Amino acid sequence: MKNVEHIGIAVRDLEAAEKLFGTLFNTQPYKREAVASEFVETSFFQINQTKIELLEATNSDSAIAKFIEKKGEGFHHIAFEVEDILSEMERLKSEGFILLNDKPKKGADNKLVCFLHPKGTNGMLIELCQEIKKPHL
Ligand SMILES: CC[C@@H](C(=O)O)C(=O)SCCNC(=O)CCNC(=O)[C@H](O)C(C)(C)COP(=O)(O)OP(=O)(O)OC[C@H]1O[C@@H](n2cnc3c(N)ncnc32)[C@H](O)[C@@H]1OP(=O)(O)O
Ligand SMILES: [Co+2]
Repeated sequence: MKNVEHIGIAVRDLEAAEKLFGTLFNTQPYKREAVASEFVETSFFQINQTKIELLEATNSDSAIAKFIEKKGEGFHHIAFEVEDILSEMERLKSEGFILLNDKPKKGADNKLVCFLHPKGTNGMLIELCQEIKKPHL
């Protein structure tokens, strides 16, 4: 595990949240990206070394929609950068953590991701992220 890659915040209205956090951080989001497989639209802020990912659900099957319905808006997950997601998934599985996906899946911001169930991590949803490296030409 390396550094914290981003902190995920579940929001109802991405545009309104972008305005609010934009004022709070005094900067604009550097990226907006829809991730169809997760039924989310994301917006990323960078404050020095810290990245904040705002997430709005795009339909009612989204983990974000279910989360907001149960708990309301707010802190949703913490993502850690890893060098080699497959070996980290293997290690954590062998240590008894509950992986929510068997294979890494494509996340936002050019990352492969895997989630750990909050039931096995003191109630925290944890995301592992590995940067997708561009092949050398
Ligand atoms: C954009 C891509 C990516 C990126 O690149 O950064 C993302 O960040 S995508 C983010 C959205 N996607 C996900 O969260 C995928 C992983 N999550 C899941 O698979 C599910 O949300 C879940 C964690 C398995 C829960 O789903 P489910 O069991 O269907 O929902 P329940 O509402 O029944 O919840 C069960 C249980 O878990 C608690 N819970 C749910 N979400 C969280 C959370 N974010 N943090 C802490 N706890 C959470 C929920 O409260 C329930 O607890 P109990 O009520 O005590 O049973
Ligand atoms: Co995330």
